[in-house]
Amino acid sequence: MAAPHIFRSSFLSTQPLPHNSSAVRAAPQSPLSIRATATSSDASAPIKHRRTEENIRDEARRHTSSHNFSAKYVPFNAEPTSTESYSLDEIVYRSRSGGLLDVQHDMEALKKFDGEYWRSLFDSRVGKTTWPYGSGVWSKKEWVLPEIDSDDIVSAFEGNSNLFWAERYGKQFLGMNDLWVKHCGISHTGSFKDLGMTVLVSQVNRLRKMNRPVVGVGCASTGDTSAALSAYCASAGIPSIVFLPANRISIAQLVQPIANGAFVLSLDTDFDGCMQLIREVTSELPIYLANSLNSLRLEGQKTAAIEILQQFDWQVPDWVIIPGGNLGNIYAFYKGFQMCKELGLVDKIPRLVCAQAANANPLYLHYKSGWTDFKAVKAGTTFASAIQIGDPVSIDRAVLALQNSNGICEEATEEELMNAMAQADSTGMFICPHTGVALSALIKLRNSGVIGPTDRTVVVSTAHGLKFTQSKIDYHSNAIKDMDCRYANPPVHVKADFGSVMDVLKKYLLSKDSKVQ
Ligand SMILES: Cc1ncc(COP(=O)(O)O)c(C=O)c1O
Ligand SMILES: N[C@@H](CCOP(=O)(O)O)C(=O)O
Repeated sequence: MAAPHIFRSSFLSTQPLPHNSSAVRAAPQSPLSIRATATSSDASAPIKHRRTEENIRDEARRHTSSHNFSAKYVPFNAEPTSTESYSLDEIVYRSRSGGLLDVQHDMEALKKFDGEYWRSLFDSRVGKTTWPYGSGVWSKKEWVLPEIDSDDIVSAFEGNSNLFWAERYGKQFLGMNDLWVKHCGISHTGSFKDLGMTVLVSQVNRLRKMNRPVVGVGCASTGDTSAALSAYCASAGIPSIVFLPANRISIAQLVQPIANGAFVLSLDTDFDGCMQLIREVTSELPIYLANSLNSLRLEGQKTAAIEILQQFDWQVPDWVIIPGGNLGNIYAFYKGFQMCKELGLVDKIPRLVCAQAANANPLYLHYKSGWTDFKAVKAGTTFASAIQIGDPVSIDRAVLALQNSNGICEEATEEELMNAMAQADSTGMFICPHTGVALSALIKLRNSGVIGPTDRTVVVSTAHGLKFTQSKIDYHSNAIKDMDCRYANPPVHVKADFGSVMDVLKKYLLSKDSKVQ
């Protein structure tokens, strides 16, 4: 079985080869042409990627190799003259001056390989079960955590999420023909948080193996970060601790950390209160902080942006619309797009839109004020409960992302976001209220002509609708005070006899098709 071995060593190795070497000139073959080579002696024989006695981790162990890629923490948006930096193996969340940190990659080392090289490498890893590249995050390992041993990685093969062409929704409600929804919520724990959590928990796994003082991992959460943290920690056998604002998250979200064995604290405060507490606690106890204040998370989340480009065959969309709360994700998307531009995979980046609930809109207010002094707000109740955040930790990151992408911030009222969600669902989706916020922003920007009918636009769907069924039940029961639930579709209660059922059905069919008698 020599051929599959060649396939592995040239395409699945962690070590990219210089782009002027003959080995790399062969690399851009498609996976299909590789398959043909691998099976040329017996077309019907299954391709064997690993020895019978080994699992995918064992197989990855045989292929570890050295390379020159590295990354470190630096102060976020530091002066070019700054020399402050920290190893990723240090436990540090803030710069010396108390500011945010950022993970900085050795771009010179990455630039030794051209854009075509990286595109081919990433493309060659999609749709495989090779450890760890079967993950949409780890298929970009060199750009994420280049130095981690594949053996330390904790992954559920997250990412590679559906980029859905919203044909009917776009046409019917917006007169658009190139509208897409990136379903980041169709994922292991039902939200985009998996993308960042695989990175953070993998690094924790590495730190614990190095005997660093990490007894558990903790977060404050509006429901999705806690679900992802608990699942990845459970998978690696690491204790997780989650701080939840009592009665402010959905039942489906609450049950996730409970089921995964996390230590769950339900606190009589809001998310911002929980965030403050977890920051204080993690500075006193050997609990590693898993919120996006920790810039490791964003390294995983940025891969969703790279994935969008990849799914469009490396064509750049005009707009990407993202719901924002603690504001790490908008920066993660910016960073992913920007890296692709800087490393020559694409020649521009899309315009970014951050969408907030009007009841929790500190970034929107800051944007509207022309980026004058930022003021945190007291976040009000919103059906988009996962973004009910008034004092976002990543405010500076979000401002930079919008300013550098010619971006826009929009807001959505409760009625707007719920109606947008119902309209989208009526065309076959089943989205969460946060995606409803993003769609409301799109509706406003289409109505004002900022987004054109043929602009290629991607709306990022951040969580699975099944986590937020109560909001849909309330809407479709017309049970929301002061809300015109215009697209409510309540069930019809009918007597259980043939005549009654026939009467109701005929009436229904008549309303749909005049040919029915
Ligand atoms: C479902 C969902 N959508 C959007 C967001 C906003 O992401 P970010 O906090 O990175 O702005 C969150 C979390 O905050 C979320 O859980
Ligand atoms: N929506 C988030 C809020 C916390 O965001 P994080 O990205 O900083 O962890 C959640 O689900 O908890």
